[in-house]
Amino acid sequence: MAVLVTGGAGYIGSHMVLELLDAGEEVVVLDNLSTGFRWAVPQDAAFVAGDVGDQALVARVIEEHGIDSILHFAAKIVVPESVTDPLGYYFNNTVKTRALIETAVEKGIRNFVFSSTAAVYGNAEAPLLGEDMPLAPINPYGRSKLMSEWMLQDAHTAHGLRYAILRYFNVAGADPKGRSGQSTPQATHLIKVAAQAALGQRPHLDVFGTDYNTPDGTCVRDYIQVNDLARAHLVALRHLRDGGECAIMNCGYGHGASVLEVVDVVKRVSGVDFEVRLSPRRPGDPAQLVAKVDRIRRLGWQPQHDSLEEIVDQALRWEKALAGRKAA
Ligand SMILES: NC(=O)c1ccc[n+]([C@@H]2O[C@H](COP(=O)([O-])OP(=O)(O)OC[C@H]3O[C@@H](n4cnc5c(N)ncnc54)[C@H](O)[C@@H]3O)[C@@H](O)[C@H]2O)c1
Ligand SMILES: O=c1ccn([C@@H]2O[C@H](COP(=O)(O)OP(=O)(O)O[C@H]3O[C@H](CO)[C@H](O)[C@H](O)[C@H]3O)[C@@H](O)[C@H]2O)c(=O)[nH]1
Repeated sequence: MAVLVTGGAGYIGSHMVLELLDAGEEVVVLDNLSTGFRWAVPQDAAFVAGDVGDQALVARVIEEHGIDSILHFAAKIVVPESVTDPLGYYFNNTVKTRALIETAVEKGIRNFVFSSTAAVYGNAEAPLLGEDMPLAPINPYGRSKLMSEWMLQDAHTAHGLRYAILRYFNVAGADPKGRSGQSTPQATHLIKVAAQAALGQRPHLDVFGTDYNTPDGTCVRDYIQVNDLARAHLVALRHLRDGGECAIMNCGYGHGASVLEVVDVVKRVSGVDFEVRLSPRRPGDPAQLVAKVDRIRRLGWQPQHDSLEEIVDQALRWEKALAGRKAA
């Protein structure tokens, strides 16, 4: 039995591949390299360059490799880009996911684990977000993912395809062994941007909004370390393989940090007092997103890297490694 990881050349997918290989699984990566990197896929995984919407290709890969489960990471992920190019997002994230689900059903795939996002909750105001809260995404990215969630649930009802939907909160950090990290050149994620500022790769860091209804006025997020997130998928996959029920599960730590707290940790861990500018709000940012995480914990998942200091240290190390790679 082999596992197909779509988007396995990307940030989270490449960490998933490492976790699967470490667990002794046979892994096949399918990625069109639109934002991923061929070098991010470990040698021990088979690599197929191609698109998840290419049904003939996916069917062939499933047959040739004896795939029993699909972990579907491939997507476009930039929220502001989804606002200016909604149809591109619905095509890549929703239409192609529909094609992938159809192929999975036709080929008798047993388990399907899907990368969803806290963006499906929109501007929910509760201190902790539970999976059963009303869903009201406020941008095309979130909607493209929510539609995929619905398709999976309907495909389960109609065709028996078994799914686990994981809603990630803010993913950060890098493999502690230095094998992978967040490599996207123009990434907008706070911890990556702050690490780049600390290393002198950016002139300063903007704090987007200081007048939110939060303890220090800046936005609060639940940062989850990327290997911990990958292990949550492993736990979900084993649950499905063992005959467990289909599930929708948040992935976070259940506590948040504000933008200013993150900046403080990056300054402390790097030892660099980089310039910080207090700037206006960035459109579309909810004040606070913190996960309720009892569901994934009930399956036996336990975080191993629940420390902002550790996550920041990993991000800094990875930025240095990337800079070395570029200079070489
Ligand atoms: N990074 C986060 O904080 C975050 C938060 C919530 C959810 N997610 C979800 O996690 C998943 C992975 O995100 P990431 O941060 O690793 O992004 P990423 O851009 O690094 O990885 C996405 C990968 O998918 C590939 N891809 C995209 N469209 C494809 C297609 N049609 N066919 C084949 N390959 C395709 C890209 O080349 C890339 O390697 C996405 O589904 C994203 O929506 C990410
Ligand atoms: O240079 C920066 C970058 C970010 N921020 C702030 O830091 C917080 C976190 O921002 P990120 O861009 O790191 O992450 P988001 O919370 O916007 O979004 C992330 O989580 C979402 C779900 O919560 C989606 O899944 C999305 O894909 C993923 O990038 C926000 O308040 C943002 O305004 C800054 O102040 N300065």
